[in-house]
Amino acid sequence: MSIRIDDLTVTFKNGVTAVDHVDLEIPHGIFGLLGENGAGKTTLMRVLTTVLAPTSGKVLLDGTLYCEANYEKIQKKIGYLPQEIDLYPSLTVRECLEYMGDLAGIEKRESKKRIDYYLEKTSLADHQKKKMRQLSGGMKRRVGLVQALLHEPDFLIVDEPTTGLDPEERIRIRNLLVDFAEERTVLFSTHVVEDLMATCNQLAVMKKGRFLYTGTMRELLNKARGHVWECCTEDESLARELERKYHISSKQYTEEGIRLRLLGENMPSESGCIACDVTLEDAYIYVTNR
Ligand SMILES: Nc1ncnc2c1ncn2[C@@H]1O[C@H](COP(=O)(O)OP(=O)(O)OP(=O)(O)O)[C@@H](O)[C@H]1O
Repeated sequence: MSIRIDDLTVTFKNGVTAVDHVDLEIPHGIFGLLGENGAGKTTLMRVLTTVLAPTSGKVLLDGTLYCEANYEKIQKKIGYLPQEIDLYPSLTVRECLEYMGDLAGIEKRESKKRIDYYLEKTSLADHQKKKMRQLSGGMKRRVGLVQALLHEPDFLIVDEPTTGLDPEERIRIRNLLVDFAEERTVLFSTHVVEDLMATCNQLAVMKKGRFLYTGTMRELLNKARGHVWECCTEDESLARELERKYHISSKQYTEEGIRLRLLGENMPSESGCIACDVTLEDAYIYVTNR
């Protein structure tokens, strides 16, 4: 399953252009979508789920054009976990998922089998008799993910799937998505860079409706290589000066002094700065601020 986006634009009635003439090819596997608040990620995902019609441009899902006549066919192939999801508060987790399975037209026995499997995978089996309204935010999120996976879509779109999850659950969910993507396509939108580092090889970085970068994780890291330095100083005025002159990807107070990671085109002239290895966070800050 591959998705092609050609010259896509979404302009809302208030004049905001949330997606601005973008082209993208989303291949098989997990594809990351990274970008600041308001970059246009949700708008792009809403177009890909057919919820929102673009202003111009086109989208093809394995060669099938997004248009009214094809929406039903396309929707059957798509699973979506939106950023906000509030499923039937008075139903239990299992009732809710069984209902979602019915809506998706999954045969009852098959639906039960899948629900058991995904409840186990998302550590929700012990909570299946709880009413949806009794769940914590992280549990609701996981039920939302199960509903998106239930009909085993060829193209899964997940918006911040690990929000509100503890570290152990976050890892389990990431691994579940990696396994799911073995034979499918997953678009994984997040602000959590470690989640992308741990799951995907390819990603797009979005800002103000455009892609600043599309390609492999390795190439993105390479872009920032040679532009990241670390400096540790006890001199507060030097630290302030560095913060003014460079983009800072991290700042820590340590026993040795203030430790800063700096990003810039050239080697800082201040003494004590040493070149260091690039993290995805550094690379993200570098490409979004050039
Ligand atoms: N229905 C709408 N009508 C008007 N403007 C909108 C609408 N939806 C989104 N926008 C605007 O479009 C831009 C992109 O919003 P979008 O929600 O797609 O960003 P995002 O990358 O998903 O942000 P976040 O990471 O905060 O979820 C923002 O300026 C937003 O205010």
